[in-house]
Amino acid sequence: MDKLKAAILIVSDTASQDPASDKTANALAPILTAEGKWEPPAIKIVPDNVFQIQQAVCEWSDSANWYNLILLSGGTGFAIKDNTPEAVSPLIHRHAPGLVPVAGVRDKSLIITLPGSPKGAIENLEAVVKLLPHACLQSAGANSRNMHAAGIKSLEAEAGVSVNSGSSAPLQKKQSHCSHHHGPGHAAPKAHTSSNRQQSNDPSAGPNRRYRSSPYPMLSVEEALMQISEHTPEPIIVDAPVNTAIVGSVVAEDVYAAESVPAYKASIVDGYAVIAPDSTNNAPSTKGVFPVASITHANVGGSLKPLQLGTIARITTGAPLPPNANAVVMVEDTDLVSSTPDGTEEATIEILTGDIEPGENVREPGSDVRLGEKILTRGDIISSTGGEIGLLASTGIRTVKVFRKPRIGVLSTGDELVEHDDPCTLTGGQIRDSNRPSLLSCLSSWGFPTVDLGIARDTPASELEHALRDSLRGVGRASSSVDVIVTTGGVSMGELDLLKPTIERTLGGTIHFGRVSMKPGKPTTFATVPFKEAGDGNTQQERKSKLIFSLPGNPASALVTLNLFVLPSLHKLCGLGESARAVSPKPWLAPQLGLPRVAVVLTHHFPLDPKRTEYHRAVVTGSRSDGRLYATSTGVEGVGQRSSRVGSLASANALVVLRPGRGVGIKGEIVEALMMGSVYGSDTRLIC
Ligand SMILES: Nc1nc2c(c(=O)[nH]1)N[C@H]1C(S)=C(S)[C@@H](COP(=O)(O)OP(=O)(O)OC[C@H]3O[C@@H](n4cnc5c(N)ncnc54)[C@H](O)[C@@H]3O)O[C@H]1N2
Ligand code: MOO
Ligand SMILES: [Mg+2]
Repeated sequence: MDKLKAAILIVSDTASQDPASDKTANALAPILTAEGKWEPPAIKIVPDNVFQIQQAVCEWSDSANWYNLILLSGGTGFAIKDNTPEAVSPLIHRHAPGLVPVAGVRDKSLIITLPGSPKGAIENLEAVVKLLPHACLQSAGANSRNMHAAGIKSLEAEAGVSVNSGSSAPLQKKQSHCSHHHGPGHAAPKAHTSSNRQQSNDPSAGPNRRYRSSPYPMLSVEEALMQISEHTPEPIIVDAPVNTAIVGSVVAEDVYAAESVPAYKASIVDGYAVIAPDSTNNAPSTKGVFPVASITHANVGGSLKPLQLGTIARITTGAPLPPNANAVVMVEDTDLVSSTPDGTEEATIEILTGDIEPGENVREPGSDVRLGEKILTRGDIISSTGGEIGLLASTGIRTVKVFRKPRIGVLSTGDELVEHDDPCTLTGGQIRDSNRPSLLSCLSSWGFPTVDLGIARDTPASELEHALRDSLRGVGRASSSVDVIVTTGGVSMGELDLLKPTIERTLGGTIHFGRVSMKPGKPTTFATVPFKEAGDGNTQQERKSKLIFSLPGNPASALVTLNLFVLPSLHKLCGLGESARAVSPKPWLAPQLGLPRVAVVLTHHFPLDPKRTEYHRAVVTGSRSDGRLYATSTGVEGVGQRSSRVGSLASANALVVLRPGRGVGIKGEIVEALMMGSVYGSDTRLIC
């Protein structure tokens, strides 16, 4: 039989700084290897930090080379810094309470926490070591039901404790007794800490553990935007090479020209370099016949012969003037008088004008851009028109500091979803996953790098947890980690609406809001999860948290809330809020962030919602005669604006903001609209 694989995680601030001070790992390893059934264990030391403990456990349990047994030692006492149970508990899919501070199974790995002292750790391990191979094999090969029956049960029997009755139900059920967990520094917002929510935030735990009203306070759209602004991290600065990849980036530091443009005295036209008379040179009038002393093309290489008084030099546009020359006469103002004897070149030329001024048709060195001149300012956008890239390229700037664009992962959730391009015939309650393609295309059109995270099924619920964790860590479909995760579905009141509990309970995240008074998009959820990301060499800073936007599953709701809430956050992450912050008393409403706001005239009555602000999908056209913008709904009748109807966004270029009220928004009324796309005239020609 192959030997089993074990890993030991020492949790200790001291040992993480001075590994030689740890005595526990070396005491535990021989207890296992003496049994003859274990490979020499892997050993790792981390400080007493929830995130780092979780990261190590996940790496050991989630990877292809997973370990049968993960022993943790340290951090299990009652000191404030003892974090191990809090870190491990939410990771465990099946608990064995009472055995040791925390024990249980994550995927196929058995996890056991031990005291930090060598004596305590040894005693605890020796008490169960004989049972571990059997328990681990059960955990590895078995489903959770027989694993429970055979593996953990034997450990429990040995320890004289009992485990709550279990089944092979999804994660949430398995965790039903778990304490409500928040990550470090992520205290739950006040409104969310009701004892009701702490006890019963578990929709799949059975009828009496389901909410019958949402515990999340209903925020206004502005309050939600404020939360997003507050919890979106500061943008990160990177050195980026000057090429097309930086189009759309925001400049993070003022940029100064590294070279003058032009670097030399250059001709603006094709013609003849001359010495135009001025007070210093006693030159004759430029009118008359002159010998052609030399020919200068754009790239001359080497040094030029100085021009003598009474001679001229043929020159092309952009070429350097020979020394002494101070002006250029256009070829159109000259006549050929004679050629060289072999007929290949000009010998003498008549200049027809005597009005040439010194400096005429000449670009002085640095007259376009001076060496050291500021060419771009922090906050400028590298636009797609090419002007900024051109400036950088022409002045010898090879890399520029920009704010890194965030990478966004898009995940659909739901058992009912079928890939949109799957040729199968839909059965039962199946539907096509339209949210992922529509959100991904919208995000790409804004210029952000995206990652398609696929579909996470509702059952087993650990699928959702894994999909979220993998994308945060940059494994699986996300080959490098994402900054923002956008999910759709599973945020409302159903028993399979698992996003909120998964974020809070298993990822240790904080939900900043879970309901917004708007239509569509009421259950929109915004959360941060703790995450430690080291700088990548190119980046000095590190991120301490990542963002999750869990948007409602209804397709129109998902797209509207992507535009309304996700875009301002992405704008802030890519540095667009930097200039806004200094001037705006309400940075979350700064015009640089999110969709542009305009005033539009309603072309017909729009029904109003009595309670929620509606983001009504509309086509806004511009009138060339009165210069105003006019809004026409994409459908007011019947199911027109229903949140399931993604077609309400087809051809829409605006969200008309309708404040709650009775009756209708009246034809001719002026209201605010958020522009999602270009405006055309009624003659269908583009206006802007
Ligand atoms: N009792 C209550 N029920 C509901 C409430 C409520 O306040 N109390 N809110 C309703 C509102 S408003 C919305 S919006 C939806 C939000 O639902 P969820 O976010 O939980 O999403 P699901 O339940 O997973 O799905 C809803 C709907 O959307 C379809 N869907 C989901 N994902 C996709 C996708 N990727 N592509 C296309 N369509 C998708 C799904 O099949 C459902 O039809 O909750 C109301 N309920
Ligand atoms: O608030 Mo929901 O998004 O209307 O259908
Ligand atoms: Mg739902």
